[in-house]
Amino acid sequence: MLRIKNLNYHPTATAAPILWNISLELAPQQMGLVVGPSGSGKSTLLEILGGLSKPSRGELYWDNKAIPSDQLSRFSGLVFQFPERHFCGGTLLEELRFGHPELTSDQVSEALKEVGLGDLSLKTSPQSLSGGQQRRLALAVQLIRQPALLLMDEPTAGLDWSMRQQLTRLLAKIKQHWSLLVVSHDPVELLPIADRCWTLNHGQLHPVQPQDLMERHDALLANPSER
Ligand SMILES: Nc1ncnc2c1ncn2[C@@H]1O[C@H](COP(=O)(O)OP(=O)(O)OP(=O)(O)O)[C@@H](O)[C@H]1O
Repeated sequence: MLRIKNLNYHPTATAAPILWNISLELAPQQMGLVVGPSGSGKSTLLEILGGLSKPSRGELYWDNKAIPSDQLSRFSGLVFQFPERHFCGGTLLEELRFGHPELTSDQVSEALKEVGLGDLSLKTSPQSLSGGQQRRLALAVQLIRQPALLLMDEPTAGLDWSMRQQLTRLLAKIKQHWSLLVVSHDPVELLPIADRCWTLNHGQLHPVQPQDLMERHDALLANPSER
């Protein structure tokens, strides 16, 4: 169980905090979905949980044990928005072993199988994959490190409809084994598989029922001028 208590982020360069007293709980094998407009603080929240930024204040617990912020990068795996832009291996094997030369080919093959890329040769270039396959690879890169918490920033951004559906099905499968926290400004495909939902506006997090967000989305589609 992940528990975040009163997390604040207020860099010295800004007049007001970017994140205000964020508190949430997420059980194992659940997917939490944070929905908010551009600039609301979604990526900042994930960067803190991924150990890339230090919160100004607040506590994080996993199974009631406090996790110091300098240990977060080992505890959680962060899949960035447009992760394919960060690939640096010439082959799938290199990409998955990057920073972890101890991983065996069998472990790499297993990770690829878990994300539905088990049929590909380990010599395949990541750049030659389709957009949906590249997202799967980015997921495998994190899963192979066995993080307790998987963080995903706009996982379906830039994908076509069919790839968005495929990725959503994959996330539904992945959450059977992991705790998953996803942020998105356009969550329509993700809402049906979310167990917990929150809105984030100007750095303030509020719980909301996935069904309510779905209805709001339908209303916006019907009347885009309200957006
Ligand atoms: N270290 C920092 N110093 C100053 N401002 C920051 C810092 N980190 C984040 N911000 C600001 O905080 C706000 C929230 O940024 P963030 O990238 O988290 O939003 P977001 O919801 O992920 O937006 P998008 O969906 O467009 O990526 C932005 O206005 C950003 O410029």
